[in-house]
Amino acid sequence: MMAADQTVHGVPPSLSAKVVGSFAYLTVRDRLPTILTKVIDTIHRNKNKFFEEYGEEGIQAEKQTIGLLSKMRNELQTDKPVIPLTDSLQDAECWNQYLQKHQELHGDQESVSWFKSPWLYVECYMYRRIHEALWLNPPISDYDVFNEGKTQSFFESQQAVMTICTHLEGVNSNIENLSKNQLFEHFDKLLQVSLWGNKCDLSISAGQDNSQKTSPIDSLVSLQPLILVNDSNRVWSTLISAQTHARSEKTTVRVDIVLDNAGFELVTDLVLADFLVSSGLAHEVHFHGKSIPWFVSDVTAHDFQWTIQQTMAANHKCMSKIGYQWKSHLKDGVWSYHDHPFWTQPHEFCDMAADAPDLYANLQGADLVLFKGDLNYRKLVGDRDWDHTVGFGTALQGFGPAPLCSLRTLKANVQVGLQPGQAEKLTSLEPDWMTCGKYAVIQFYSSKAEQKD
Ligand SMILES: O=P(O)(O)OC[C@@]1(O)O[C@H](CO)[C@@H](O)[C@@H]1O
Ligand SMILES: [Mn+2]
Repeated sequence: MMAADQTVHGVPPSLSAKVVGSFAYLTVRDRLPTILTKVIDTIHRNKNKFFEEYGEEGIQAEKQTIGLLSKMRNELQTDKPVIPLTDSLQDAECWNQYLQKHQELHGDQESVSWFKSPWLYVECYMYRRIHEALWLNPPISDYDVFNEGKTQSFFESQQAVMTICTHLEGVNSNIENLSKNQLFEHFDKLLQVSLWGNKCDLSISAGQDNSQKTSPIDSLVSLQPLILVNDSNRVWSTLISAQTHARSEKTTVRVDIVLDNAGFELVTDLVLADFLVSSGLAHEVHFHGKSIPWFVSDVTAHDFQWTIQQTMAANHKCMSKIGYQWKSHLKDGVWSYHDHPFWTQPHEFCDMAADAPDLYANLQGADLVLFKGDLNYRKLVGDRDWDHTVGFGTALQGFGPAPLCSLRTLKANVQVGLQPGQAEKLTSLEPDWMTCGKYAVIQFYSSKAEQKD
């Protein structure tokens, strides 16, 4: 049997905590236990709330959940085997099959364990086990342990949210008179605002405040040199040709956004989606979120609705007006929110066609799919130790339901599609360029013949 870390047909090994000192190693050793400890503290801090809501049963659930989570933290820190899930949720069987598959790859000698297995797998598994611990304790099953942090990060970014809403309102009020070039400039700006919105995730900071404090528009010029790959022209051409095609075929242009974090990042995504619709570049936007609390700050259906409600309720004219506009986009079906269990599974996206064919077929209906954030990038390229000059198309390993673009700030040590020498230069200037969250990419791929990798 092939060892899990061996290069298979030119595909490099998965990043893993088994490489002592690597970013994966430090994440599993330090950051994941810190996140787990915060989760335990949050549940404990809410003990009285559980008592008020559910009485003694709430207290028992709190105790038992904490017991399960402490046990998992111990398994992690002592590199114990990854164990099967015991809840009866819809996706449990799929997770357990995944474990079995990895165990077969490992062979009989070694168990799949926290430090020896692919980082992507064990990190996703930790969030699924948090969900299991809560789920097994009924009165608090639906409690989102990350909700407080997500809410707080939205409120801490209020100034930036108001600025971006005011900007959008200004663009929208004159949108019919804009030339194609002017439209491109606005598109390009809002794409970059959504890109940099990805700096605000709460997983990399292990839950510490990471909200947007400066003006998202004014900072764009100084941030521009930090975009290592910028394919925004190709994204624009894709939208323009989709529009031409839709006109002649009397169909619509559909853009999908695979969301990442709640808080300021989600607002920037909604602003971009609003612009796409108001400008006529797209007629429909499908948002894809997570079906369980995930990677500390990722968007769930509740976060999505809550953010729109808060925007509507804001004591700021532009912001509130835009919030109502978003609500009506949803009501009219111009916007729609979707979730699928595949987004909270550990698979590389090249597995999607086989393991979630319904989701793959659904994405094939889009003219463009925007993937937000670092985790989506890791899954796009399989979280493998690729050479930095390998093409994005190669690293996608056949994944390509539609033209796609990753909008990602770099927070994990994987990056493809760079020019020869570019990575070496960055390393000499800033050794942690791949993980410090300072750099970003707007990286496009289409399998269509006219688009090069
Ligand atoms: O996907 P996001 O929100 O941009 O980032 C999630 C993240 O912080 O979590 C992982 C580390 O724990 C990294 O992959 C990544 O940096
Ligand atoms: Mn995230």
